[in-house]
Amino acid sequence: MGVFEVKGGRELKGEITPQGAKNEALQVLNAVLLTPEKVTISNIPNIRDVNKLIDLLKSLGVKIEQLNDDTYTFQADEIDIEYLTTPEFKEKGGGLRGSIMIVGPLLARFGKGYIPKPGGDKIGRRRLDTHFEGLQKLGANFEYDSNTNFYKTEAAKLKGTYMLLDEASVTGTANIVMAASMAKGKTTIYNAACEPYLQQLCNMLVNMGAKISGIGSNLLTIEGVKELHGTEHRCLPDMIEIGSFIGMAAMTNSEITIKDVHYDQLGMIPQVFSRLGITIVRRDDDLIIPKQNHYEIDQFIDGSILTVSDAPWPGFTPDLLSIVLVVATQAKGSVLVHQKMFESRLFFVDKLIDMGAQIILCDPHRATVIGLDKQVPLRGISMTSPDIRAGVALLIAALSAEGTSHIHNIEQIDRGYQYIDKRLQALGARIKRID
Ligand SMILES: CC(=O)N[C@H]1[C@@H](OP(=O)(O)OP(=O)(O)OC[C@H]2O[C@@H](n3ccc(=O)[nH]c3=O)[C@H](O)[C@@H]2O)O[C@H](CO)[C@@H](O)[C@@H]1O
Ligand SMILES: C=C(OP(=O)(O)O)C(=O)O
Repeated sequence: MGVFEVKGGRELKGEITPQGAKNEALQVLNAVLLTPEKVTISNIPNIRDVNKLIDLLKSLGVKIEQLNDDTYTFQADEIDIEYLTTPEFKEKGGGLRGSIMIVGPLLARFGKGYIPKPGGDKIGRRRLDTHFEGLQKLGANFEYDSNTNFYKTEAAKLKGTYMLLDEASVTGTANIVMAASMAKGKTTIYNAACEPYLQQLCNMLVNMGAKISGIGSNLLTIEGVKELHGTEHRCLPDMIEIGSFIGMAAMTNSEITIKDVHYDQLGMIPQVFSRLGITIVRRDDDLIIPKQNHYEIDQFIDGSILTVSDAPWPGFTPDLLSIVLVVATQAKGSVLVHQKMFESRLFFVDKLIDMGAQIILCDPHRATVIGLDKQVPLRGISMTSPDIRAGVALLIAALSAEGTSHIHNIEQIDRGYQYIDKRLQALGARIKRID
């Protein structure tokens, strides 16, 4: 397990460009399975989860060429569908969350889609019912082997239908949309997730010849087509990285410019950080976070304590709540962080409490933070990163803290943040990777 050594309390300065979006990349990489023609994707982040998926696609027979640092071509014209029955697939297929989205495209194009229980963050229950209920509505047979945790769907031909999803699942919607694009007839998906990741996937599918309307809403209509074609696609900047950098600038008293953010796709992210009292200046498509010695958490109109909670898009993404929480520890005022979706994502507050933060974990879903208003700095400690976003929240805490911190299990951070140590060093951070 790798470790970051962080010497905190240092002001950062400079510009940082966000990587391509992890969760979008995972969707659009799976979409290359829908066509035998060449697909070029750029702004692919160089991170563990994405690289694992690229490796899995290669094992399935996809021909892959890397054109430069972040751009690849993919051609799925000789897929080895029998790979799905191999022991190697049972091991590799479960190595990340994003691999669940091979199921829809493979089912639509080759009549079967299998997957072992996918990995990803251990942040509470992560059920897959929405995925398989949707695929069954399209006419697929479904089998689950609870001894081996192996999921199987098969169908000679998928048929479009109406469905109301039991929840607006991000990867579930992606799986169903990809399958429905090549089903016979019309599919209507109500209560669809509509994060920018999905909007981007749908736009890419339309460029490949799919007929999708309602993109960006929770009601998608898909007219199935017989075949899809090659295309070129560019991933958006990672909005979770952008939010993380806003929080990092505020916590470390630093002026940081975040370049080329695609502001219009950030939804309420800037608004939520502004409510924590952080000044965010928009210049063209860059965000400037000026140095701030204080930031004060807003209250509701009636004077009651602010609550920040997650919700499906256009609500606030659950993936930034850990960052909101850590940033609030040095604000003036109090906030209730309510993580509604996942039940094990807030336990990392123990480490922040050990660092000197004032937090009450009310229950697994809710934590109240009483900000220290930068009167008392956090203290550097040794800690372990439990999941990707808590890992970065702890890293931000360590950068702001007095003294040295060691963050263990940084593989979690590497799942989603490319060259994070080098990029932070370029801003002046004292961070060292110890393998
Ligand atoms: C690879 C990938 O893209 N991962 C993201 C994706 O995971 P993923 O697609 O796995 O997450 P889902 O959208 O399926 O659901 C996440 C959790 O939220 C719950 N839930 C979901 C929808 C809802 O309306 N109400 C509700 O409570 C689910 O029961 C589940 O526990 O979306 C999550 C929710 O934005 C993000 O945290 C993950 O980073
Ligand atoms: C929870 C996350 O990722 P995954 O779904 O890949 O575990 C995340 O990106 O915050």
